[in-house]
Amino acid sequence: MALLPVADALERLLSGVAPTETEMLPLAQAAGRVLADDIAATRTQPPFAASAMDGYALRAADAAAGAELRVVGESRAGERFEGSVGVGEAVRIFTGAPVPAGADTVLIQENTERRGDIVVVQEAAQAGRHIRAEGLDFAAGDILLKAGRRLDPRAIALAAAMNHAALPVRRRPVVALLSTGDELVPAGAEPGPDQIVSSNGPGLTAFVGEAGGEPLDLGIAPDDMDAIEAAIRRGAGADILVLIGGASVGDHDLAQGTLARMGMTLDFWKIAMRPGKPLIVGRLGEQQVLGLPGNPVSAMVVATLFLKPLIRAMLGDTSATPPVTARLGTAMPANDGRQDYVRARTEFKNGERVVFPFSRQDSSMLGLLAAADALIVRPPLAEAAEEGTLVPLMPLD
Ligand SMILES: Nc1nc2c(c(=O)[nH]1)N[C@H]1C(S)=C(S)[C@@H](COP(=O)(O)OP(=O)(O)OC[C@H]3O[C@@H](n4cnc5c(N)ncnc54)[C@H](O)[C@@H]3O)O[C@H]1N2
Ligand code: MOO
Repeated sequence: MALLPVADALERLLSGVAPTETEMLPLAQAAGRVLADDIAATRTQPPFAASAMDGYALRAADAAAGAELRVVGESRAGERFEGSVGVGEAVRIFTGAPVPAGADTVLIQENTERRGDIVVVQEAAQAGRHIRAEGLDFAAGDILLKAGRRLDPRAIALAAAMNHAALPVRRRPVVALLSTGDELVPAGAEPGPDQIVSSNGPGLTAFVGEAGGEPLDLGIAPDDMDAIEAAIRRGAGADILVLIGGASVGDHDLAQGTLARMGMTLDFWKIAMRPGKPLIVGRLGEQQVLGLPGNPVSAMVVATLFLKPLIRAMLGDTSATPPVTARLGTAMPANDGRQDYVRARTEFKNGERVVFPFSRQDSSMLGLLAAADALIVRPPLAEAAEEGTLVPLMPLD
């Protein structure tokens, strides 16, 4: 069976993915979530012409160097001066306070000298200085946050300024995660002589959370179809089911057999990539199913390439991921027909990003994956590349 190119596989996976429902969340809980609707300002900011400095509000025409003006009142943030500034007058003003009627500039206090009720101008004022016009930041009705935006701290601050205490966001897709294999025990347990610790479960649980999903840990099932099926049923309500391990062709690789028995429609299996070739993609009723290869590096690379975009699509997340490139720090050999994701470490040299592929690339080696900060993407049949060649990167951090 021909292996499916990565781009085709991704397109097939994402075509027809529907976003999750909308929920309203208070700002503190909305942080990090994806906005479901456009958000318009409910007010104008600043709502009045405001001083940008501490000093005196006055008429520029009165304020030549040496002029003496009478201080007739005070305007501070939270309480304005109700009168107006007449000829030869000034109002003491503080940052953020409404600029009183009649004044057309703010003279900073460093350029004045105060003598009782009189302020002496030491440096001439210029009309319009240090005044923030009403609506400088935004006006009521302006749409400043668009649906699909990930709510970073800047967006949360803006939403608050626009006087939204709660925001409509997409529900986080629930991702059920099941590790399979007789050899696996949970971290902290005592493995038998032929056993290892399950790293994929905890790793992918963390991955799902970081990608914006809600992980549902189904634990570890042994290599037994009935046990795997029972565990899968415990995750029936999840939007996405991720099976880890047993995706390949061995006698004890039971993921696909179990899923088929349960009625999964297989969309595709086996991708032209390394690591991660045996990825299974299908649907079980309403649930999107991903069967990840068990090798820990393969599982994480497949999650980065397929699970993350799937979660993002369900969230309606439109934030861009700009392409990243770097110069090879060492030469690389020609590639075969699979798209290669090569674990590597980047450095900055003379302001330029340089990437060093690791010499060992075994898909079982988590130590090297954790030491990597990027994957070099080597397209199928890429020619040998010399040191200094510009190559595409997928940053891992
Ligand atoms: N004859 C062939 N054999 C294999 C092929 C192939 O095309 N023909 N593909 C290889 C590739 S590529 C991969 S990747 C693996 C994928 O195998 P499975 O998805 O069936 O995974 P397992 O056999 O269950 O496990 C592989 C490996 O990973 C360890 N593992 C599994 N789950 C976990 C976990 N939760 N935490 C940590 N480690 C885990 C498992 O013990 C194995 O060592 O197949 C190749 N074989
Ligand atoms: O694709 Mo497997 O993931 O090469 O080890």
